[in-house]
Amino acid sequence: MQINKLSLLNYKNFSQLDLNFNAHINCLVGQNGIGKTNILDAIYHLAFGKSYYNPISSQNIHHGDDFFVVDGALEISDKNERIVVSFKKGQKKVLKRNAKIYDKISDHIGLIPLVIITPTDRDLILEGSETRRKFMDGVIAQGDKQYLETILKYSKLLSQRNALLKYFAVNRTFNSDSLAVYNDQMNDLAEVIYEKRQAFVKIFEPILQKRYKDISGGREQISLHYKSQLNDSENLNALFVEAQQKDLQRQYSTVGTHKDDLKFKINGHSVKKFGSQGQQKSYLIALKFAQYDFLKNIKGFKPIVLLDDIFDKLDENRVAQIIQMVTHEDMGQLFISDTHAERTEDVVKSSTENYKMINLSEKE
Ligand SMILES: Nc1ncnc2c1ncn2[C@@H]1O[C@H](COP(=O)(O)OP(=O)(O)OP(=O)(O)O)[C@@H](O)[C@H]1O
Repeated sequence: MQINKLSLLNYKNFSQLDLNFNAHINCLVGQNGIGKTNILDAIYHLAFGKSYYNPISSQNIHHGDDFFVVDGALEISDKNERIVVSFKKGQKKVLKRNAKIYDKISDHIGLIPLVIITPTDRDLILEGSETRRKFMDGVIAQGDKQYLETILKYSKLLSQRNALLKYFAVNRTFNSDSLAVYNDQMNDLAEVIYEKRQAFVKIFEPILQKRYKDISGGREQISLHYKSQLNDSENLNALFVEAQQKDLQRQYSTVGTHKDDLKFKINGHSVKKFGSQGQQKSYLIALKFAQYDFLKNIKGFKPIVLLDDIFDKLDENRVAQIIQMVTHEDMGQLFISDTHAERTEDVVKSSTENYKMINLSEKE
C-alpha cells in the first residue's frame, strides 16, 4: 500500500502542487506555516474523505477560491488506484475511486488504512470521553464496515431522540409511544456497538501492552478498560426506563453507548491523573503503534503512517526510537513533517538510505 503521487488544487495554502513520493519514507520539511501539516492532511483526506484538523470543508479551500481538489495516485494490493476528493462551496463533497463516485463517503473507509501521530494526540488522555470514543470507533471502523454503519445509524437516531425530548419540553407534552420507537431501535444498535467495542478492547489491550513494554523497557504494567453504562445493565432499554425523568428534564439522552469511554491505566492508576509526562507520551505512542498493528493484522497489509511535527513536541530520543521502530520493522510508507531538514535527515539516515527529502521552501 503506497501513495505514489499527490496533486492539490486550491487546497488550504496551496493553489497548485504536485508531489511524487518515495515508497518508504518521505520527509516534508520547510519553515513554519509553509504547509507541511496541510500536505499530511491532504493525505488524510484520501483515506477518510475529510480533514483530520478542520471538519469544516469550506475552510479547507484556498482563501479566495471556491473549490478544492485532492488527487492521489496509489497502489493498493498491487493495483493502481486513483482517489480524488473534491469540494465546491455550497455543494456536497465528492469522493471518487477510479473515476467512480461513491454514493456514501463511509463506503470508502477502510480502503486506505492510516495512522496519524500528532501533537494533538495528548487530547486522548486529557480531554473528555468523546475523543477516546472517536479514536476507538475510528480504529474499529477501518476494519469493519458494519460497525461504521451501526454507529452512523445510532448517532442519527440519537439526534432525533434528543430533538424529540426538546420538543416535549418546548410544547409541554409527552408521548411514550414515540419515545419507545427510538428506544427500541437504539437498543438494538447499542447491543451491536457494545459487543463490537468489547471484542475490540479484548484484542487491542494485549497489543497495546506489548507496544508499551517495547517503548518503556518493560518497567510498568499498563491496562485498557472499556467503560460502558451497559457493563452494569441488562440492555439500553432498561437504562432508558431508569433515566426517563432525567432525560426529559435535561432534554437530551443521558444514557447510551454515546457515553462509553476507555480507561487508560499504568500500574492500576489513571494515566491522566497519575502518569508522568513521559509515561503519558509513551502510552500515546503505544496506542498509535497498537492501532498500526491492529489495522495491519485485519487488513493484511501495512497502513500508511503520518508523523506530524513530532520533533518539536517529543524529545529527540523518543523521536529516534519511533523512526527506528518504523524503519526496522519495515513498516510501510511513512510521512514525517519537520521544520529542520537536517535534524530529520540525520535521524532517518541513521536507520535507512531509502527516503526522500521534500523541501517545501524550495517549491515556492
Ligand atoms: N484555507 C486556507 N487558505 C489559505 N491558506 C491557508 C488556509 N488554511 C490554512 N492556510 C495556511 O496554511 C498555513 C499553515 O500550514 P501548515 O499548518 O501546514 O504549516 P506547517 O508547515 O505544518 O507549519 P508548522 O511548522 O508551523 O507546523 C498557514 O500559513 C495558514 O494560513
